[in-house]
Amino acid sequence: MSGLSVRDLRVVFDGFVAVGGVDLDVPAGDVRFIIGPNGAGKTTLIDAVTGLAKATGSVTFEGQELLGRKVHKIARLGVGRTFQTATVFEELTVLQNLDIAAGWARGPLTLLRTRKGVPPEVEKALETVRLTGVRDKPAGTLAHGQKQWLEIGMLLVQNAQLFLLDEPVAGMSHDERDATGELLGQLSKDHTVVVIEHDMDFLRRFARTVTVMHAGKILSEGTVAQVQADPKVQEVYLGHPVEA
Ligand SMILES: Nc1ncnc2c1ncn2[C@@H]1O[C@H](COP(=O)(O)OP(=O)(O)OP(=O)(O)O)[C@@H](O)[C@H]1O
Repeated sequence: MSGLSVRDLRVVFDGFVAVGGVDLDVPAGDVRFIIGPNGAGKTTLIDAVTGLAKATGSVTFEGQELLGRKVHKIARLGVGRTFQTATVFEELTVLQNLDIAAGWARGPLTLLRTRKGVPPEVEKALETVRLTGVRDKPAGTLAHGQKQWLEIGMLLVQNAQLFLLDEPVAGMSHDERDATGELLGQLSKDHTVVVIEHDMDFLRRFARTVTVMHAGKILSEGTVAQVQADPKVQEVYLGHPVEA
């Protein structure tokens, strides 16, 4: 497994450079946090990787070029993504949401039929995202954190290998954050995880490596301790380097 590799990535909106020549390597099994002030280009970077924003340069995952491919083709190559607001079918149960993601439900009638058992991969995803106990509840009745986990479960049954998570813990309770952090660690055993986050406490506890973006470029990269000690990062966040 070779992970995610981005070379000279550029995204320009009507002359405005949102991502201005980014090189990024996320090795397989990493839990990489991408941070940076508002407007730094973090979401646009992920949009480019997933085919939602037109970009130039190169993005490969497991050696396959992603740029220029359609969104669904990129998803089929194992790239999964969540958004700041969970996109689950609220009226359908947790299990039905997973069925749809896995491609088993071919239409409304399939969903109404009595189930003859749960496929092992769905069972495993339910366990991983801690939703086994609520599998027959409508997704709309889930707690905020559980909806985010259901989205992650949907990516798991789609066989995503790379998880790109956009602010997964925004609005979560303390306990939900802890559970999500543990989930990221568990996912990284056999997946690559990239998280966009503003929550510094969550980052300090669960990031393995950090990339800091600013004004469409990479400002700093390393462990949490390394980027925190970088005067360039302190300048952007505090307006001045931290006194020794
Ligand atoms: N579709 C678009 N058209 C024009 N400009 C855009 C578009 N999408 C993003 N931008 C601009 O590109 C820049 C980067 O936006 P982006 O959302 O990637 O930043 P971000 O780092 O994710 O910020 P935040 O932390 O606030 O989510 C911003 O100045 C934004 O206004």
